[in-house]
This record gives sequence, C-alpha cells and structure tokens, in this order.
Amino acid sequence: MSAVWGTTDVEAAAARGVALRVAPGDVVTPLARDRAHELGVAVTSADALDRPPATAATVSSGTTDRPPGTASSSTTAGQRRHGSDSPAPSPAPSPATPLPPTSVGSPGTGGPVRTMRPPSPALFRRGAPLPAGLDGGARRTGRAVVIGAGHVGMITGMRLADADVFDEVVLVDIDEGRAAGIALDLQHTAPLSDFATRVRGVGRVEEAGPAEYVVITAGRARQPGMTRADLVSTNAGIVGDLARRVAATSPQAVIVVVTNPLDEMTQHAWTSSGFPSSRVLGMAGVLDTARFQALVGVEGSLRPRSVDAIALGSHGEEMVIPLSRASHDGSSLGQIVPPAQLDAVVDRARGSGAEVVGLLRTGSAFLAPGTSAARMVLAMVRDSDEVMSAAVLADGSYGIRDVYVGLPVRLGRGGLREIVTIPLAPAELAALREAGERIRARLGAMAVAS
Ligand SMILES: NC(=O)c1ccc[n+]([C@@H]2O[C@H](COP(=O)([O-])OP(=O)(O)OC[C@H]3O[C@@H](n4cnc5c(N)ncnc54)[C@H](O)[C@@H]3O)[C@@H](O)[C@H]2O)c1
Ligand SMILES: O=C(O)C[C@H](O)C(=O)O
Repeated sequence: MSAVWGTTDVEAAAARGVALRVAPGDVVTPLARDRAHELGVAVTSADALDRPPATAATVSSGTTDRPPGTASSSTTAGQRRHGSDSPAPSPAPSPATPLPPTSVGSPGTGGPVRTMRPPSPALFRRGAPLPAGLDGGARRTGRAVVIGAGHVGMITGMRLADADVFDEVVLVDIDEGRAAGIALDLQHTAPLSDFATRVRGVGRVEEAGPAEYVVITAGRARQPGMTRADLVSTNAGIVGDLARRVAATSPQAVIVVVTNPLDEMTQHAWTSSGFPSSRVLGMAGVLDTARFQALVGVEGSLRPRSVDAIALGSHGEEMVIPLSRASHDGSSLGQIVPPAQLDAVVDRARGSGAEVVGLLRTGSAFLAPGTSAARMVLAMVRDSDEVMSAAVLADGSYGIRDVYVGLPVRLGRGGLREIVTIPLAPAELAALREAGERIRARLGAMAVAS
C-alpha cells in the first residue's frame, strides 16, 4: 500500500531543512512536486521501508506506471469555467501543518519518513489532532449555508454547528417554518455540544447572506421502488435554480451538492452557477467509502476507521471500490476477509442507499449522508489536506475528461486543490472510465429531456 505526499509534507520537510523521503509506490502529487521545486526540497526514494509485496503498479517520486492512455500523473485541480479551457490561478499553498503523530525520523538520513499509508479518508487526516486554535471557538470564521433543511440538511447543519468553526450556520428551506424551527432547536443544543456558532433558519437563499460554503441538499428523496435517476427531472429544476441564486448571493462560495442523482446534479450545479469547477463538488464518495469501511468492519471484526479504502466512480451502479487499494494495518483486505465475502461487502455498500430506503419505507438515508457532507466542508475550512473521494470535473486524470465523477482529491479552503492519481488495477481503471461514460450518457439524456 502506498502513501500520497502533498504540499504540506513538502513544507514540513522544508521547515525541518530535510529531504522528503518517499517509498517506491508512493504518489507525490504534482502540486507537491512544484512546491518542492520552489522550496528547494529534494524528493528522495527511501526503499528500505517495510512494505508488503506490491499488488498494484508502483509510483516512485511522482512517476506512475499505468496502462497506456491514462493520465501521466495526478493532475492539478480542474479550475475551468465551463466553456473555457484556461486554468484559473493555482490556489495559494496552505500553511504547513505538523506531521502526524505516526511520523518517525529515519535513522541515518534524517528525512521525514512515515509509515506507509494508502490514500483513504481514514488515514489521511493530517489535521488530526487539529492545530491549536482550530479546535476551539477562538478561530470561528465565516458562514456556512445548508439549503434544504430536510433530513440530510438537518444533520449536515448539526455537524457543522457542533464543529464550532463557523460564525454562523444558516439553514434555508422553502418550508421556512421548518428551517427556522430546526435552526432554533439546533441552537438550543449549543451548551450541550459546546459550540458558539449562531444558527439561523430562513426561507430564501438571499436571506442567508453571503457564505464561504453552501451545501445543497434541497430536492426530492427517493421512495421504495424508485431509482435515483427517477428524481432527475424534479431535482434538476430545483438544483439549477438554487445554483444560480447561490452564485448571485455568494459569488466566492464553494458549493457541495448532495441532491440526487448526485453526479448529474453536481455537473448541473456547476453549469448553472458559472463557478470554476474547483468550487463545485459533489458528496457521495465520502459516504460510499464510509459504508464500505463500516460493513467491512462488521464482517472482519475490524475497527471501521482503520479500514483503508476509497469509493470512486458514480454514486450508484457504477460505484468502484478498488480492492487492490483496500487494506487494514498494511495488509491487503483480501488477506483478512475471504474474497467472496469481500465482494459481497462491495455489493452491499453499492446497494446501501436502496437498502436503507427499503427499511425506512419513507425517504432515504440521512445520518451518514449529512455527516459526510459536513465532513467535506470541515476538511475545506480546516484546510486539512485530506485525501477523500468527491465528485469533481475530471480533467484527463484516469483517462476521463469533462464529466463529473467520483475521484480521489485533496480539498483546501477554496475547494478542490488537486485530483490525486492513485495506481489502480487495469479492471478497476476500466470500471472507473465506464462510470464516467455512463454518467456522460445520462447527462446527455438529461439535456435532451430539458
Ligand atoms: N449524495 C448522497 O450521497 C445523498 C445521500 C442522501 C440523500 N441524498 C439526496 O439528498 C436530497 C435530500 O434528501 P433528504 O432526505 O434531506 O430529503 P427531505 O425530503 O427530507 O428534505 C428535502 C428538503 O428540501 C426542501 N426543498 C425542496 N425544494 C427546495 C428549494 N427550492 N429550496 C429550498 N429547500 C427546498 C424541502 O422542503 C425539504 O425540506 C435527496 O435528493 C436525496 O436523494 C443524497
Ligand atoms: O439512496 C438514496 O436515494 C439516497 C442516497 O443516495 C444514499 O445513498 O443513501
């Protein structure tokens, strides 16, 4: 299993005046390589690290062995406005964050060497524990708006308020009384959860005021017997209208779309808002990854958080959970959970949304989805440098271009910092490309229908 090294690793090495030592198979992102060049930090290969036999193509110091036709390396964030191919200026690098507690010195070289870590949300929480000041009320800043104060929006709002990082969290719902009622109820939990964030509920986006982050959860949820695609015509109208109004009210915001069908609605929000693609992201991969981790944890009696995996592709049938990357404590999951059982877990994770819909009998999942959406916003506001899965506009990475699809990314304060290319087995790569093509076809059908 390999690690992904980002700009914060380079900056930490620069601060220590040492080289960045990576292992064969590790990924050094393009931004990190640029930063290393700027700071004069040498990137050297540390091949003495303990690691299991490689199960996937190796990456060393940023070069990737990959099947012909794939992108040559992980790529910089797609920051295009639709209709233009010119990239926007690169976001400013984040301040260096301390290396995680698992970092160890390398005797004889002095370079910062970490234990091998695959790119998963579980293990890339570089900001944990958070730097002093970010975990308390002293650094609260700005406003987060959650549109749709239904099941998912309510949980998203609660998680954002609990985090105590925003001055204000505003819930918006066409059912204004619901937004106001949930907001007041949530505000009442402030002493219980110890936050000082103000919570407001309003009926219109314009009343919320300009925000740094806007989560769109408004729209119809599916009922038993429905597919997510059945929601497309109703929800496209809602999401398109809201994205335009968000662009007018909060022109610098990052939008996180949750409304289904997720991949299509995220691309629709991007085109409707006119925002650079780096500021319109979709939430599904964090949820799908969490579901897989949770289910493997139950099957294998493992702590879910220590299951390293990532869910990519579409939020639906074309979900891709690359088992070549999935591990626990440095061992491939295939060595811990019998392959047939593992395949069954992948299928169950893929069908978890429908499973919950069937059990609830009205509406769809909201606890894990709301928590996942908040997790993305918190990763950005904290500039946590996590690698997580998000629906983003593919920029040629993985051989996919110009369509929103779930890929591994690094998020920063301003949204997408970069798409991270991780080595995949050929069948996984093919499945990911197929997901991109299927989403593109559905978008085409959506355009014809509108
Ligand atoms: N991406 C994911 O992983 C994921 C996970 C769960 C749910 N979802 C989707 O999220 C959406 C919301 O799910 P939910 O369970 O919260 O549904 P819900 O019915 O509980 O809440 C939806 C809310 O949106 C509000 N709304 C509708 N139109 C609006 C508008 N124009 N402006 C403001 N508010 C508006 C409704 O009044 C309602 O309160 C659904 O489309 C669902 O499929 C996605
Ligand atoms: O399944 C749904 O309709 C809601 C959501 O996409 C989920 O995965 O829970």
